[in-house]
Amino acid sequence: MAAAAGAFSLREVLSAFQAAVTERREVLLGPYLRGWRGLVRFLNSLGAIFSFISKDAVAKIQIMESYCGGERQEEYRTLQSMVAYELASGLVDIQRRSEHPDSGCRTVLRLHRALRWLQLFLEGLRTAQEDSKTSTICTDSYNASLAAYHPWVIRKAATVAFCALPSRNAFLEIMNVGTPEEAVIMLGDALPHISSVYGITEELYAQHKLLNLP
Ligand SMILES: CCCCCCCC/C=C\CCCCCCCC(=O)N[C@@H](COP(=O)(O)O)[C@H](O)/C=C/CCCCCCCCCCCCC
Repeated sequence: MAAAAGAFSLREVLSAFQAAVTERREVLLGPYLRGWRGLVRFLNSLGAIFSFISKDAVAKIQIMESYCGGERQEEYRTLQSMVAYELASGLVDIQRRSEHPDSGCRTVLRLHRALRWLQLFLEGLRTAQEDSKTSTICTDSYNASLAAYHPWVIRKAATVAFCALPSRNAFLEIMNVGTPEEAVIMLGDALPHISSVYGITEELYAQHKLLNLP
């Protein structure tokens, strides 16, 4: 059953990331962005202190949704077709942000880096002791991933916001899956799908030397 409008459902996020990978190991952008929309709904439920993060994520999702629903939507059906199209058409700023500041390739790269944080965070949450602090798991995951791409001021604001995260068990409960034990099982189901999307994207971007787009 679908979750109430606006409510977070980990199951829906899980099924979106699952549906994003085809048998040919392509990443479908529609389900990929649906997964992100679901995550942002969850982030919004955590309070206004996270709104600077969710605003940035939404801005990036909206850029991608406009491509996916625009004139060239066929080219934006999969990550692979998007990369091929934008590169062949000279739509990607490679050295510095200038003529194509919001290409699909650079926009997805930002979400892709955040997906690495999510992977580490969910794995940390899943395997941590019951009395672990969510803020510590989140900070460690952030420092091991996204932080490398953020200036000092963003790193500072992010780590201050993480301190507002509820305890591990309270966090698992607001995931809307059932008991904390059930949420841990669902995280174990979700992670391979998120990792698969991450791995395919990383490979594709490495192959085309797109991992450092400005
Ligand atoms: C399964 C349920 C449990 C987990 C739920 C997690 C929900 C997380 C939802 C969204 C994650 C946020 C994604 C943030 C994307 C950030 C992209 C980015 O790096 N943007 C920066 C660079 O962009 P450009 O300037 O180059 O265009 C931008 O400067 C960033 C600005 C905002 C700060 C980003 C801080 C990111 C912290 C990520 C951790 C989120 C913590 C959530 C706590 C549960």
